[in-house]
Amino acid sequence: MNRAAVMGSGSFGTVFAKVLCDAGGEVRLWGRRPEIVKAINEGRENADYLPGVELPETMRATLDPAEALQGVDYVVLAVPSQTLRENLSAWKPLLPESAVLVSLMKGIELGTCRRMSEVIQEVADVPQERVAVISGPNFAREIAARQPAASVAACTDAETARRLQAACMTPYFRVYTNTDVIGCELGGAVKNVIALCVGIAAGLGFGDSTRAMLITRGLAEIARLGTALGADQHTFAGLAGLGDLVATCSSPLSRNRTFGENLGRGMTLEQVTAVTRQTAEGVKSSEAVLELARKHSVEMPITEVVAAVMHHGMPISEAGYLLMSRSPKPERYGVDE
Ligand SMILES: NC(=O)C1=CN([C@@H]2O[C@H](COP(=O)(O)OP(=O)(O)OC[C@H]3O[C@@H](n4cnc5c(N)ncnc54)[C@H](O)[C@@H]3O)[C@@H](O)[C@H]2O)C=CC1
Ligand SMILES: O=C(CO)COP(=O)(O)O
Repeated sequence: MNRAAVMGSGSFGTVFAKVLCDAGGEVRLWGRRPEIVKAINEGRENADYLPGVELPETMRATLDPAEALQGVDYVVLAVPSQTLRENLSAWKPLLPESAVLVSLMKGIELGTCRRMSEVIQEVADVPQERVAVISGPNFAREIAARQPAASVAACTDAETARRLQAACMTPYFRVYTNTDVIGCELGGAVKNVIALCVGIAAGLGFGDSTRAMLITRGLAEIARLGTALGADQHTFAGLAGLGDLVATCSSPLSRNRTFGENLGRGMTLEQVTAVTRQTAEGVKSSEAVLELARKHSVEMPITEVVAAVMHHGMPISEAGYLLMSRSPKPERYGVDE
């Protein structure tokens, strides 16, 4: 039986812990709020993040990272991307020597422009073969309801990816493997930025034609950045690319899309931030993605306007004008562009 620690008891951390239990694992879930840990252990529910979802007996929540991490095969990281470095630094002395570290996070670190697997490798000081990523179109509430869904387990070491696949495959959660960690992580992080833009467009009252344009051109810019960073272009046609992009840009469950929609409807950035209780990774990551693009001389027009709206006070009317008044171009996709 696999033993796993899931570090972070927000919506996706809790759901992925449930998936691991349903796949036959024994799981300890670390949380930082005593009332959530108590409610999971005594009431088998994380009412704050997943009301009404019964959590398995094989999941035990704890406030103590040492108790969570002791003797596990997998350390699954599910905290906000911008706090990972600080969290993992504190947990480093407690990490079991041969455990595989798994990222569920879909963000890029501000300041360093590092992907989450890079932050993990650097902070935990482990080789890349011991770092894996789970990424795909997976809304916490839908997976919690055991709706059929799929995801990707990515690791540069194919055998590690295959073992992780086996550890989290269930009758309702189908997992594929990929050795393209860069592509899977970029797909997950940049789709949040595109979803912010799609949300703004929806809030302004624009329909499916606008959404399809942003999804398609968004995918082109994700693929351009990805290939410049060494990803395999094919990854972006998969679950961690197009799959997650379409899901996030289409669903009212997406925090990023909803954040954008509230802006499009006329709320200020401060008002939207105040009503957004959960992590909308694209807001902060947009700036880091843009910096990464500039470092590699990659054009990312949608990311550029999203970062300008989120971080530099650009009005959304100006963002729309800038996107639509770009110079005429032939349509190309990805590496040839
Ligand atoms: N919710 C979803 O459907 C999916 C989310 N993800 C990704 O998983 C990651 C986590 O997302 P969620 O669990 O949904 O977010 P969430 O907002 O529901 O939960 C975040 C968790 O991190 C904790 N946290 C906040 N600040 C912290 C800090 N300074 N130190 C330690 N813990 C802190 C919160 O207490 C909470 O338990 C994100 O990167 C997200 O993009 C990936 C796939 C699906
Ligand atoms: O990553 C997700 C779905 O795959 C969740 O998206 P949001 O963070 O926008 O809610």
